[in-house]
Amino acid sequence: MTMQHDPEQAQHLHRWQKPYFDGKVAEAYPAQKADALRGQCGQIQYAWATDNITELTASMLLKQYAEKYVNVVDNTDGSTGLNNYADGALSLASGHRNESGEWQTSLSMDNMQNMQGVQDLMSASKVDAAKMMNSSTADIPLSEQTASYPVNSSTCMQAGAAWPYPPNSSCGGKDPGVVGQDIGMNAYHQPDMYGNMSAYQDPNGAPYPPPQNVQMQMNHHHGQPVMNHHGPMSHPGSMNHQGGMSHHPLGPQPGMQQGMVQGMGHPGSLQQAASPVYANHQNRNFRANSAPSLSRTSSSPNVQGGSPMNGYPAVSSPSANTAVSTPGATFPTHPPTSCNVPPPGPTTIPAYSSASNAGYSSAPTTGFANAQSSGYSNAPSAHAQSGIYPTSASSLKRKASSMEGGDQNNYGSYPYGNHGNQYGGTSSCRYNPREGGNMADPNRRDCMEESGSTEDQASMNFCTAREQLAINNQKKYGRSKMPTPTASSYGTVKKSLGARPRGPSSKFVPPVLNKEDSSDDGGQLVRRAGPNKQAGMAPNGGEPLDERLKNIEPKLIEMIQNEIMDHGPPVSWDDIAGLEFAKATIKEIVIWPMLRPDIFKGLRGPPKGLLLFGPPGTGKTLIGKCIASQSGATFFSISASSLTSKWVGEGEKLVRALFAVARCHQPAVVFIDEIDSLLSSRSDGEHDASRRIKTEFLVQFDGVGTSSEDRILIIGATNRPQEIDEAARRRLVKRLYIPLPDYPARCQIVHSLMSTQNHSLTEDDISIICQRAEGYSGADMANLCREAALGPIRSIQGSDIQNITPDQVRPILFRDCEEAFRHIRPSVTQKDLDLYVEWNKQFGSGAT
Ligand SMILES: Nc1ncnc2c1ncn2[C@@H]1O[C@H](COP(=O)(O)OP(=O)(O)OP(=O)(O)O)[C@@H](O)[C@H]1O
Repeated sequence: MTMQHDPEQAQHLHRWQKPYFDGKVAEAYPAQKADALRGQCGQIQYAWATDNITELTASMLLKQYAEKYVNVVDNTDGSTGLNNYADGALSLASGHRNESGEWQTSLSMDNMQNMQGVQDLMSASKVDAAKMMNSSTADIPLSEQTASYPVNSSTCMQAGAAWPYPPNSSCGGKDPGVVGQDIGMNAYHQPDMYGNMSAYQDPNGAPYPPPQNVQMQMNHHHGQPVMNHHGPMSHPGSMNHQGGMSHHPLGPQPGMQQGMVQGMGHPGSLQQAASPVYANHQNRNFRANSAPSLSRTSSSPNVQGGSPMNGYPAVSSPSANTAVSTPGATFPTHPPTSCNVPPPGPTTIPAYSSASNAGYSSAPTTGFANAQSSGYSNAPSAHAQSGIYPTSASSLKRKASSMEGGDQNNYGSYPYGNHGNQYGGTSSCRYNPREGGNMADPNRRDCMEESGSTEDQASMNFCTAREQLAINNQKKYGRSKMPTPTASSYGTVKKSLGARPRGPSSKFVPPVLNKEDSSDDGGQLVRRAGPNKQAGMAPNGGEPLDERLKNIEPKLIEMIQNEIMDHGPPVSWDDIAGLEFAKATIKEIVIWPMLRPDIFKGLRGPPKGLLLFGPPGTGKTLIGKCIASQSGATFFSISASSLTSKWVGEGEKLVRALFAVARCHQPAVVFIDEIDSLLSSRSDGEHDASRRIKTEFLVQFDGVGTSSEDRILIIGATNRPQEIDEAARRRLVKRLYIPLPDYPARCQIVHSLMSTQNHSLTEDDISIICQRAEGYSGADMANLCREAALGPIRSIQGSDIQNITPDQVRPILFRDCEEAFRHIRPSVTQKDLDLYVEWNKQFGSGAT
């Protein structure tokens, strides 16, 4: 069979595939996006190499996807790009990125196409393609192929039957009609995300209408052991294709620069390589060797505990009698199959059984969970339900081996994962923020110094620019110059994020604080060694490490410590004038439960959220502070509007960090001023960043109280309650109207403020003033008194001001107050007040 090229067909495929792919990518995490886009680039190259698309089309598509890829990798926005997560980027690109914005990825259109390795790939592909297509076995019609599917579980594995299996086979094929299309197609290493792979089926496994007659071919490089495989066959609907490849789009290229090569592989997915698909194609379509000498061990450095970065296994045995035997070892994860019988003979082809299951399980469990099943259609779940693959001894063994070898590295450093040591933990220079921000451990030698001469060593010793900088700084300044942030707590209780002098050698110290540890350090919290009973503290005085802060960037924790944690003076209930109803309610539903969680549990448990709404300057913040002081809680105060402005791009991370730190400081009160700007109803014009922050907030909010130990109260304050959307309003269970101070409250405020001043106001004067101040807020009253207090100063001649003593300043007189009324006007209109009253009637907790 000869190669057929139909440009129209290619265009058609592309038109169909693109929206699907783009749709999938749009929903993905940055790391997934990067993977997907990179995979897409590889596929385009393959399609080009196999003449399925023209050079022009390939060039156009490559440019498009490479640009998108670069946009993800170079993007410093943590939610849309990888640059904020150097480790994440590195795990993808392993070496061709650092944290410097200047350093561009090597995967650009120009250099990619010019790379020797890529060019080799192209030419080799063509040669091999021709060979394959000339093979006498290459023309097996679909019907024959289908007939050749193994029909029992023992043969499935031997034959390496491609997933999905034929309908009605015991290998799990579910969707009639899928088979012909999907032979080898789904072998690509990322499910779902790679719309290009799953493009031939919808997430439910139903086949999409295939374009006709696209010729697919095996693409193999027996002459190029390093170029194991490339070109996942991604063309939709290739009903007649002769075998798909499950291989990495580009594969490692001797001529490629390191980053390129490594970046192409998913470090975590490498061990699942050599696939039934592979064997399947060998045996059925190409009649190649039936037992390819591909050993899992040799083909997967990960399994051996080698560097996952080097996940491109060399062909362990080129003895395969056709090029097809080149293992597809870089391709990870096929869905598990029920065909779990180990292959005969010496062959240790990793099945997609538990091995791939292990691969998946160590892959991102959150981010990719859905992708697995949708990407691979119904098959994984079918297999999972069958319960066959996980229980077989051989599969367990494979699973164990894959787990111990390097699976832990899989995806480990992606932001959405919460995995242990990335990169196999072998590099002594890697900075992993999640390991406590220990970015410059003196025990770790300078990355540059460590770098060996070989490429492998260089790879292992790679460190980020930030890390190197920290090391250099340490050398330059020594420990003493490193910042030692400290903080006092709100009120008199020492509350701190546990900062202590931090040098390159010290790990970040989480904030969970034992009172015994915090005494007598003059506000400088220095954690002492010794037994520590609090959660998150390592026993025996070792470095405390609170799990809850593991994934939080240290710099964010510092920000929270310095700018959000409120360390002001304590506030008592008497400091708040009036507002008797609000105060009584708060005492009952918040203070008592916080003081006595043992009594206030279950139905009596405190609400998670409290909304204080009302005109500006009526004491909402004051109440928040008072709650914190009176319940002995740590007070975190942040303005929601600053989340979207001041913390641009960091908003949702900050929200996450805030809640994490609050959890470490329980009981805690998180006061969010202007909460309406965070939780306003969705609108078309809503900025993406705001939406993400809002989502993160709601997620975090819902997480509060999931543990019975949680004693975190979220207080939202707003002047515009009507703008809060329904979902948020529902969560803020108690909604208290904080109105303008009434006459007695205004009198109390004036008394309170004037009590510290020299004045001659009588009770009658104050009464007159407060009657006249009808409609003034608490803040207005405070401003009025301030203005009146300036009266005596203004009466002093300018030249005398430098010479007189304080007791020579005359007392504040009634006329000063009268004068003040001319300057200070009420800040709230009656119209505004009507709105609050209306909203209170509708949604307020204290409405009568
Ligand atoms: N009920 C009150 N009792 C005593 N002082 C008050 C009261 N209400 C307001 N004040 C005074 O007004 C100042 C501002 O109050 P606060 O910041 O609590 O208002 P707010 O309702 O949070 O305002 P905003 O909605 O603008 O954030 C306080 O520092 C205090 O001096």
